[in-house]
Amino acid sequence: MTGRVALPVVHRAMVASLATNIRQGGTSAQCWKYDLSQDRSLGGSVRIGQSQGSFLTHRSTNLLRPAAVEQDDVNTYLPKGDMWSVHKFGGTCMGTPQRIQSVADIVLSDSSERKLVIVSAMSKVTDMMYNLVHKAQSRDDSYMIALEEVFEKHMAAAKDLLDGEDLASFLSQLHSDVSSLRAMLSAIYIAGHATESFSDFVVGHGELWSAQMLSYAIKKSGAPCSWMDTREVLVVKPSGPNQVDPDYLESEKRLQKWFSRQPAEIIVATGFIASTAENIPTTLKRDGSDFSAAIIGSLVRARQVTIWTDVDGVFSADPRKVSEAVILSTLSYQEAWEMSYFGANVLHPRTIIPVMKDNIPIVIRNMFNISAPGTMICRQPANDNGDLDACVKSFATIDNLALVNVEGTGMAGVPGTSSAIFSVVKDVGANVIMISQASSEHSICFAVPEKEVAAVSAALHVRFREALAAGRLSKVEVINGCSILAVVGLRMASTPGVSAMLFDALAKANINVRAIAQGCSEYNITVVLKQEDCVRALRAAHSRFFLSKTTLAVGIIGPGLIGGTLLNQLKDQAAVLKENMNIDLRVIGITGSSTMLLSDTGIDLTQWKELLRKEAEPADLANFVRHMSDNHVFPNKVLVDCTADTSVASHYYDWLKKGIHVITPNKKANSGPLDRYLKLRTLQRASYTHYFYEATVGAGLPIISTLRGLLETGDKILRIEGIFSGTLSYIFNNFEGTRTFSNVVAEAKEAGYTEPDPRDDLSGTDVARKVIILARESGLTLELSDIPVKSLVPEALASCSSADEFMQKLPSFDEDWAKQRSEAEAAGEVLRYVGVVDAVNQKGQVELRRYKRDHPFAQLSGSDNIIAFTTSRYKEQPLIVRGPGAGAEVTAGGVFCDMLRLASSLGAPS
Ligand SMILES: NC(=O)C1=CN([C@@H]2O[C@H](COP(=O)(O)OP(=O)(O)OC[C@H]3O[C@@H](n4cnc5c(N)ncnc54)[C@H](O)[C@@H]3O)[C@@H](O)[C@H]2O)C=CC1
Ligand SMILES: N[C@@H](CC=O)C(=O)O
Ligand code: NA
Repeated sequence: MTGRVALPVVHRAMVASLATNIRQGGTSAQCWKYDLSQDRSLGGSVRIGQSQGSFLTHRSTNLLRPAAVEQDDVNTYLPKGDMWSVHKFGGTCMGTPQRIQSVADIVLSDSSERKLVIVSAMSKVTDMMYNLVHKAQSRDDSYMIALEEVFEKHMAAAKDLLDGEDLASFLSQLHSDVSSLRAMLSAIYIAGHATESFSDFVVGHGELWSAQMLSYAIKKSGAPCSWMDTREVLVVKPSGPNQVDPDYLESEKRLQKWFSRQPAEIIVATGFIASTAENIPTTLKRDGSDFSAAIIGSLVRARQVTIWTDVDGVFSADPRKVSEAVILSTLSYQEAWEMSYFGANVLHPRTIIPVMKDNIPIVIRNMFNISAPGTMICRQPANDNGDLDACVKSFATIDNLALVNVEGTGMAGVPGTSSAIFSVVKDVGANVIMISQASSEHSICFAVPEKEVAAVSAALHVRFREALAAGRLSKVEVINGCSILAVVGLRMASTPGVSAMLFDALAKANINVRAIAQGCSEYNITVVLKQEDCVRALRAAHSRFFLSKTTLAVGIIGPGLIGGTLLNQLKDQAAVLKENMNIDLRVIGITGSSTMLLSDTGIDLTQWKELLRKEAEPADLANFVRHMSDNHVFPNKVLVDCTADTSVASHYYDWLKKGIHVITPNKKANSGPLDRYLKLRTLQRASYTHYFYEATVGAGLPIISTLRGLLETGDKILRIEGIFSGTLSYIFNNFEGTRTFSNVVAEAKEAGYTEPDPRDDLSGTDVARKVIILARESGLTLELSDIPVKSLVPEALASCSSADEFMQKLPSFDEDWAKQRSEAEAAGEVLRYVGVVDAVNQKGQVELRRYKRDHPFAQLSGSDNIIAFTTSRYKEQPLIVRGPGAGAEVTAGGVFCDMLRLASSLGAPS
């Protein structure tokens, strides 16, 4: 005989044994019975039970259900309103005896006249109870050991928390309950099946025990406290799969009656469990304890329901994804509702319904940090200050979605198309997350979970086969790998500019938006984007509205003199930037030519050199760039090329295309082939990705920015002329007859003014590159080869295989140089190496000239550059920029300035 066939017998035996068990220890309070005939899941074939007499203590947790409330007149009085404060403590808060004691202390410290405290089972207990049922119905007899563990856990907790009579009384109840459970589980084991109500009955014991323990703990302090088995009071009816609705009228009646019997000032009630109108034990399903608290709060018209948990309140975004997420002080009911839909760990939307109808605020607080005020969810948040950013409250994301796009001219003006589409979706049981249709009606798109999209697409193709064949529909397209970013805020409805701010932030983070939806209620704007962009989008949008840091992930290529100095400057200035300007610069990668160092969150710059030596991996530029672009934590990324390498510069176009900004002191890209340069600048102008290169001319001096300022304000460049080489400036400023020419070149190299190979300076190529950069910036279309250059490298040394060899051989030409210098001196002149952009005649020039001693170019010192702009506005007197134009600190400073310029373009305060 199978267990299922023997079911009625099993139940009969089981209930009889329980009745005996309960009768033995019972006192009288209330009549309980279990009516199997009413349990529809059992088929209703058996009727067993006690209906006469009162043989149970009301505290008995047992197989039997509370009898229907007697209709006799009870002199009931349940005070309602402001005197009630409702608290709910979840499993984590009830996790240990010490925590239960802290819960008692929190409850006692609330000065409200009356307190109703809803508790969950101790943490993990609900799972343990479900596991008991699961084991028993799977015929796994280890359920007995598992039940013993449940018993031990509660006994140990009680022994820690209670003593004397209270302890004895709790333990006797626990024993009795556990033997009832043993009988119930044994029946389930034999039957190989548990009905939902049997399962709910077993599982609800966790709450019964935690509520009793807490009430004893509160009573210890002398405060009058009763505990309530909410199955006696809360009546619910099923309203869908895994969903119930409260019966407020019946529950209120039962609560009145309960209270008339036990009008204590403090009531500790079980969360999660309830009963049906037929008095069958049930549960409030997922997040049931919060729901219990909200329903009971509504029944007593509480002044506030406080949900105690282990976080400080509701965050503006998932703090695991957005480290600057903040705790919100208030939220409207609707905002909380929207956020919980989008997966924010706030409250289940149904928890809000009971309190919302009576305008009862819910406060979410951290039991482990009671100094935190928490988040209040109420009708109209009080702290709206009219700011744009205050009307956006929070950001949430949903991953693993697919967009379905149904498109075709045959849709416009044809009633019933969307109805046909969505009935197909309904028929395959897919859940539509968002819908968007432009008013042209030529396409409609909607998002569904990715795992459901194949079925949706197949069904749509079948349903619209004819329309597709006839061309009325052009396509049913699926776009996989999507996510939703939702922006939630009640006041978005009445505030212009909110969506502009959102989309501006997304554009600046180079994020492509696939679809958009905003309902008329405007509680949320939903944006569909590529899943890989989602966290970056979240961070970009969050920082835009919460005015938190503009975070910039930085990759440094070439940690040589300039790159290394830049890293040190970043190290010294990072905290100040964070504090004063809300700019968070994180170096997440450093690569030299042989090794590279990568980090997902930021390299410790106090020891970058050491880390690069010890923890680096072999350099690989492609992997380095992948590391940058694969990082989805930071919304904005920049590669800083501090090499002098042409091949590194050849990648800028691709990087910009990937949405990575580029900053560089390397002149190779802008002075390389003209077509490449033009392609780069065109891309830069057409995209939101930035390319800054101030330090390519005059190092940190504001040369490029000055030129841009002139051009963008409509000035016309006639001529740019100057000393553009720090190295050559230094050499001729210091070559005054006291040291040899080669000595002075060595000094310039030592001082860090020269290019990695000083021949680039002496050959005039470096100056020619700068002339080209300024010429192109001014609109001239010149190639490097168009510039006549006077090289200072003796022909015999041009072919030296290395910079070192060149430096070693240079002294043999010192005499020639000494001669040239003396000749100039004799004429009252000095040697100066100058570059010229002749915008009028569209040409450039680089040469060694002699200037009179009183000429401004003769007055320079150190590595000074001097650049004179002759323009339509500055015609008589040129605009002159002068100062050190080479050297580690000033050049790195110029690169750093570009980084801040970038941050400011991305929204950082200026
Ligand atoms: N020194 C100065 O005063 C100024 C320099 N600049 C420019 O700054 C750049 C850097 O100059 P310095 O720091 O003086 O040179 P450097 O020789 O000290 O540093 C260059 C670094 O780049 C590394 N490197 C070379 N090729 C690489 C590659 N393919 N991948 C990764 N790393 C690579 C080298 O190993 C070295 O560490 C140059 O483009 C230079 O024209 C611009 C203005 C002034
Ligand atoms: N080597 C260059 C450095 C700046 O571009 C110079 O000397 O000017
Ligand atoms: Na500059």
